[in-house]
Amino acid sequence: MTESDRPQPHVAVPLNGYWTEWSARAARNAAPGWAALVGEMAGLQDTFAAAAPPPEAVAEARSLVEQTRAVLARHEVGDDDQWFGRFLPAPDRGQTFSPPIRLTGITEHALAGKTMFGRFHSGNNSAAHGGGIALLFDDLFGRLVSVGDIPPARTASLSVNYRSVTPLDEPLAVEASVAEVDGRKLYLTGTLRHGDRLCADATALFLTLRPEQIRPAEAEAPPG
Ligand SMILES: CCCCCCCCCCCC(=O)SCCNC(=O)CCNC(=O)[C@H](O)C(C)(C)COP(=O)(O)OP(=O)(O)OC[C@H]1O[C@@H](n2cnc3c(N)ncnc32)[C@H](O)[C@@H]1OP(=O)(O)O
Repeated sequence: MTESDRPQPHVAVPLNGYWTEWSARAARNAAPGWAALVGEMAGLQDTFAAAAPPPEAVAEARSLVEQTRAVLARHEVGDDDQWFGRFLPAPDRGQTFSPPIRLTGITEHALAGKTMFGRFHSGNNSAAHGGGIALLFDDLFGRLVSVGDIPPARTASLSVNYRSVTPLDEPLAVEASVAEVDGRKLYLTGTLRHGDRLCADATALFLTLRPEQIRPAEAEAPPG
C-alpha cells in the first residue's frame, strides 16, 4: 500500500442550500439502520456477481431475496419520499448504483477522493465496465457541482476516454475540477487513476437549471 492509498477520513461536501434540504429531509425520516441496509445491499450485489452456486443454494438465495422484496414492497413510496440516494454527505450517498466515493479533498472548484469497483461493476477480464466508469464520473461531477452556492445542475454531455484497464478491488484515486464557467455552463474535467497509472479521464458539460426547471426541495410533500 502506498502512502496515497492509506485510508483518509471522508470529507462531506459542503452542499448548496437546495441539496442540503433535499438530503436533510431523507436523514430526518429514514429509519435507524437504513445506512447499514444500503451497505448490505451493495455487498449483496458484489457477492451475487461473484457467486456460481449449486441449485439448492440458488433456490435458497432466491427465496430469501423474494422475501426481502416483499418486506420492502409493503413500504413503497414515491420518489419524492425515497431515502435511497439522498444521504448526500455519505461516501455511498445511501445508494448502491455507483461505487462509494470517499472524498478526501474539497474546494469550491475541485474534488479529490478514493473509490473502488467490486465484482458488481465487472466488465470482463477483471476490469471495470466502461459504463460503470462513466457512471462514476457522472456521480463525481454531480458532487462537484453541488459544492457551495452553485444552483442545481444537470449533465448535458459526458465524454470518457478509457486510457488503460481499471482494475477491480483495488483502491483508485479520482479527481474532478471546474475548468470553466460560462453563464449556466459548467465545463468539468476529471481523472481516474490506479496508483500512478491513468485509467480514464473525462470531460463534461453541466448546465445549471433555470428557476422554472427546479422543483423546490421544501415544496415536496411530507411523508405519511
Ligand atoms: C453530495 C452529492 C450531491 C448530489 C450528487 C448527485 C450525483 C448524481 C449526479 C447525476 C447528474 C445527472 O446525471 S443529471 C441526469 C442526466 N441528465 C439529464 O437528464 C439532462 C437532460 N437534459 C436536460 O434536462 C436539458 O437538456 C438541460 C437542462 C441539460 C438543458 O436544457 P435547457 O436548460 O433548456 O438549455 P438549452 O437552452 O437547451 O441550452 C443552454 C445552452 O447549453 C447548450 N447545450 C445544451 N445541451 C448541450 C450539449 N449536450 N452539448 C453542448 N451544449 C449544450 C445550448 O446550446 C445552449 O447554449 P447557448 O445557446 O446558450 O450558447
